[in-house]
Amino acid sequence: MSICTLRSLNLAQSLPLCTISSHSGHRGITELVFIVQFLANSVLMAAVTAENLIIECAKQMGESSILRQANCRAKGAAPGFKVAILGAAGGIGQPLAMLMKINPLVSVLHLYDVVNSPGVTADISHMDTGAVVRGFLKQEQLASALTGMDLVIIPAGVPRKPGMTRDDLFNINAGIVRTLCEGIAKCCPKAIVNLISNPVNSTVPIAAEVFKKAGTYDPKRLLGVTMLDVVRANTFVAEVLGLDPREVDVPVVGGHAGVTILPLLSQVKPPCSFTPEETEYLTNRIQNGGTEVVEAKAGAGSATLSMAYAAVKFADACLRGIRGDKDVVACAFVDSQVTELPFFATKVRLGPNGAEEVYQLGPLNAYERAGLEKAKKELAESIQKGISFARK
Ligand SMILES: NC(=O)c1ccc[n+]([C@@H]2O[C@H](COP(=O)([O-])OP(=O)(O)OC[C@H]3O[C@@H](n4cnc5c(N)ncnc54)[C@H](O)[C@@H]3O)[C@@H](O)[C@H]2O)c1
Ligand SMILES: O=C(O)C[C@H](O)C(=O)O
Repeated sequence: MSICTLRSLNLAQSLPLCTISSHSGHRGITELVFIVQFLANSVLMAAVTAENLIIECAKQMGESSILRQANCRAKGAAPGFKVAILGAAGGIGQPLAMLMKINPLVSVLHLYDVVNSPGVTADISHMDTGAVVRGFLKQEQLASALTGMDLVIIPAGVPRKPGMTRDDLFNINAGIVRTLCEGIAKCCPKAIVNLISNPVNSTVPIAAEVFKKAGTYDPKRLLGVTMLDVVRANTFVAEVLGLDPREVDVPVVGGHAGVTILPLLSQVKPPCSFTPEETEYLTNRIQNGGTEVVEAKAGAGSATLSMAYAAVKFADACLRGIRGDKDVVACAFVDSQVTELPFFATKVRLGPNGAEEVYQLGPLNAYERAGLEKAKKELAESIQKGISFARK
C-alpha cells in the first residue's frame, strides 16, 4: 500500500472523532452517525482512488518507484554540478557517493556500477541534502549515467590483496577503464575525469589513448587521482613534527605506485627540516602507505575510507576550479612536460577546463633527485604498458 493511501486511511480514522467533538452539542445522535459515516466513506473512497491512480501511473511508467522519485526531484534540482561515480557500489564508491551527496557544489549525482547500484542509490537518496541521486546498473545504462555530466569519478575495478603490486591489477582494470572511457568519449566528452582505478600510472595513459582515438582528448580534463599520497604525507609528516595535519602541505610528485610516489619533504609547508632518519622513514612510509592498508585488511581489499576522503577532497577542488575559484591547486597525475615523460604527477592549478596549469617541480635536494631518477624509470615502463594496451 502506498504512503499516500496510508496517510488517507489515518485521516479517515481520525476525522470522525474531531467531527463528534465539535458538533455533539448541536445535533442528534442519528444525524451525527450519518455525517461521520459519510465523511469516513468519502475519505476512504478518495484514498482508494488515489491508490488506483498511483498503481495506474506506475503501470504506465513501467518503472520502479525509485526511478519515479528521482525523476520527480530532478525537476526541482538546485543549481550546481552534475557528477557521475563509476564503480559507485564498491569499497571506495559507497563512501565517496555519500560524501559527494553532502557536497553543496553537487546538484545531480549519478551512481553507476555493474552490481548493487540500485541499493546504494536508494540508501543514499534518503539523505536530506541538495543533490538529486540517480542509479544506473550495467553497461546498457552507462550512456544514461554519463550524459550531461560535468565531472566523472572512476573508482571501478579490482583492489589489491596482500602480496600483489598495483601492476598486478592491470589485466582486469585496464579493460574496465577502457570501456568506461569509451562511454565518456561518446556521452560526455567535455567532462573532467578523475581516475582512481589502479594502476593509475597505466590507466591514465589508457584513458588518454581512448580519448585520442575518439578525437575528444583534452589533456587538461584527464586527471589521475594521487591525492591519497598527499593526504598520507600530510598525516605522517604532521605526526613527526607534532603539528595538526590540517596545517601541513606536502607536495607528492611522480606517480602512484611504490618508488614512483615521491614526497618532496624539502618543500613542506610550513617550512621545516628533517634528519636523514626522518626523511628515510617518512619517504618509505608514504611510498608504502597503500601496502600498509592492504596488509592490515588482510585480503579484504585496499584503502577505501581514506581514499573516499581523498577523492572527495580532489573532486571538490575540481568543482571549485570549474566554478572559477582562483588559486585552486592540488597534486595530480596528468599529461605533462615537466619531465621527459608524457605523464607525471605534480601540483596543478585547477580551473574551468581542469588542469589549467601544470607546475614545475621546484628545487629538489640530492635525496629527492635520486628518488626522481628511480621514479622516472618505473613510470616510463608503466606509462608505455598502458599506451601499448590501448593501441592494440
Ligand atoms: N588512486 C588511488 O589512490 C587509489 C586508492 C585506493 C584504491 N584504488 C583503486 O580503486 C579501485 C577500486 O577499489 P575498491 O576498493 O573500491 O574496490 P571494490 O572491489 O570494493 O569496488 C570496485 C567496484 O567497481 C565495480 N566495477 C567492476 N567493474 C566495473 C565496470 N566495468 N563498470 C563499473 N563498475 C565496475 C565493482 O562492481 C565494484 O563495486 C581499485 O583498482 C583500487 O586499486 C586507487
Ligand atoms: O595500495 C593500493 O592498492 C590502493 C591504493 O593505490 C592506495 O594507495 O591505497
